[in-house]
Amino acid sequence: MADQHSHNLARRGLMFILSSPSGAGKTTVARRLLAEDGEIAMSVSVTTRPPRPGEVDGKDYHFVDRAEFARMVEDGEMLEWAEVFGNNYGTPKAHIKAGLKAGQDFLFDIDWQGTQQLYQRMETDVVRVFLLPPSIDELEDRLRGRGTDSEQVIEGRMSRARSEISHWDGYDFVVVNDDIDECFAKVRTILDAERMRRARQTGLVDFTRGLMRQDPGSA
Ligand SMILES: Nc1ncnc2c1ncn2[C@@H]1O[C@H](COP(=O)(O)OP(=O)(O)OP(=O)(O)O)[C@@H](O)[C@H]1O
Ligand SMILES: Nc1nc2c(ncn2[C@@H]2O[C@H](COP(=O)(O)O)[C@@H](O)[C@H]2O)c(=O)[nH]1
Repeated sequence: MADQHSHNLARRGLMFILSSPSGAGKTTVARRLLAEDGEIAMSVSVTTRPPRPGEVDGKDYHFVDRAEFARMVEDGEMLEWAEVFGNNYGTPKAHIKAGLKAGQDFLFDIDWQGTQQLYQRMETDVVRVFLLPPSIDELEDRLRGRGTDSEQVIEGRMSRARSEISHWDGYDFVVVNDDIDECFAKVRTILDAERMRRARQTGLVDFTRGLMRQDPGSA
């Protein structure tokens, strides 16, 4: 039997937000989602943070200086923005708005402040998912195991983790990332279900009208 997806009903895109305390695994889950799901694209943020080794301008972030970031905010080019770890991060507006209208889904790796702003502005398009580590010790082990940060940076991320965790109630879904495969399967389930929300299905009026006009055996 054909499922709903195979009918390709027209729908508006959604904004799928993944947040977590640093090190809980949102980048890991996001990369896998992008690799395995052909319908979602990453929202590439603008930041004043300098690129890390291996990061590519326009792919990982749009890297800009503080003056350009301030200009973009001033000119209303950001959907949301926030200061995180002393740097500014923001979501450029034009690309996202046009994409949503055309049915494109976007994945956001943003913090709780940006999530709040997007929800206030675009509530019905937004799906908010928060990942938690199974324990604080495991979070620290993951940050050390990742091998990308100095001891000082790891301490900063750990001291910020508790305040980030306190924002769990600003999300629609909370998933504990213990086993990565289980966590990923849960995130996929959320995305699949959200795509079927009636409010997003712009093609339903025509589709159901068509069904009601059909006689049995006429197809
Ligand atoms: N379920 C898991 N079990 C064990 N290790 C994991 C799991 N999920 C992610 N990791 C590892 O933990 C480390 C941190 O993950 P990741 O970089 O995805 O976190 P993050 O939340 O994106 O952090 P940041 O906010 O600092 O970018 C990585 O080395 C990753 O491979
Ligand atoms: N509010 C926003 N937060 C963002 C955005 N892009 C990234 N982030 C968050 O910043 C921190 C640090 O990121 P890193 O790449 O420097 O490690 C992390 O929590 C991201 O989720 C954004 O556009 N808006």
